[in-house]
Amino acid sequence: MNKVVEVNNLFFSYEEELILQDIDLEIMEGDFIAFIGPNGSGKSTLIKLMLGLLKANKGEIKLLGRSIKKFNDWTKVGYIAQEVRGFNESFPATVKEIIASNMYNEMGFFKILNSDLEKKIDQTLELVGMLDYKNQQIGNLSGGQKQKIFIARTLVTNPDIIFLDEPLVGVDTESQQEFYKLLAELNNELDITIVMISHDVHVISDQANKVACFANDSIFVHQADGFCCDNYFDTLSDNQMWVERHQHQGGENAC
Ligand SMILES: Nc1ncnc2c1ncn2[C@@H]1O[C@H](COP(=O)(O)OP(=O)(O)OP(=O)(O)O)[C@@H](O)[C@H]1O
Repeated sequence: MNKVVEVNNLFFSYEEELILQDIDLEIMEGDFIAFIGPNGSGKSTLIKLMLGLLKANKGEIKLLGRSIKKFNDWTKVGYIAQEVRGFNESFPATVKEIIASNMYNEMGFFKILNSDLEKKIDQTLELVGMLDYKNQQIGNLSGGQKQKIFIARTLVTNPDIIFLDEPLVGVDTESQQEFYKLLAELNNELDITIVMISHDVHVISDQANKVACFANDSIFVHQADGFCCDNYFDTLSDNQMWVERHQHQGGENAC
């Protein structure tokens, strides 16, 4: 099995504030890894480092076998940032236009969607169950529907890995379940590696095969199978712990 991400001896600070210290992490092809941990523990920062959006103070990151400093095959990498959920409601674009905006490389000199590319958009929308919404304005969709469109936008380039930064904040429970089902299909059937920041303990027990717990500038990687939430709860503040336990109560995989 190939390594999709390799992080070795990584240190990162924002000016004086040390955020990540001596991090080692391997993400293998086909993994579904959940990043969990308290607010401010460095989860988004590590994803941004893995995407080359931030530069490490020390250490090495390889993405798809290539140093992040030289990596350029961005069609193989999807990223759905937290900011997506704050997407401007009045942004004047249809679902089709949003997806096509990730296909410029394939459109050729005149930036025209030929019938093959149209077909690809349709197939991708079909895959996420949103074909009927192709000509709708993106601003008219619900939070969960928008997230599916952004997944589709990522999928048109056939990525090997998708990073998701807390994609479902503010999305209702039913849409969350549908979205997790979709991610599981992408992971199991298309073998897309998934890295997802989540505060939802259900994701960990039901979807992920690995869990990276962030605490005190470090991370601890567990197999999701034998993962005991109590280890995780130890890293949380009292208030957060209550919320997390409350969300988790009654779950089949509760510790
Ligand atoms: N651009 C920045 N400049 C300075 N400090 C930053 C910047 N971005 C984040 N930080 C700080 O770095 C720390 C880690 O932030 P990060 O967003 O990676 O945490 P997180 O674990 O993803 O948190 P959350 O769960 O709240 O999204 C926090 O203390 C945050 O305030």
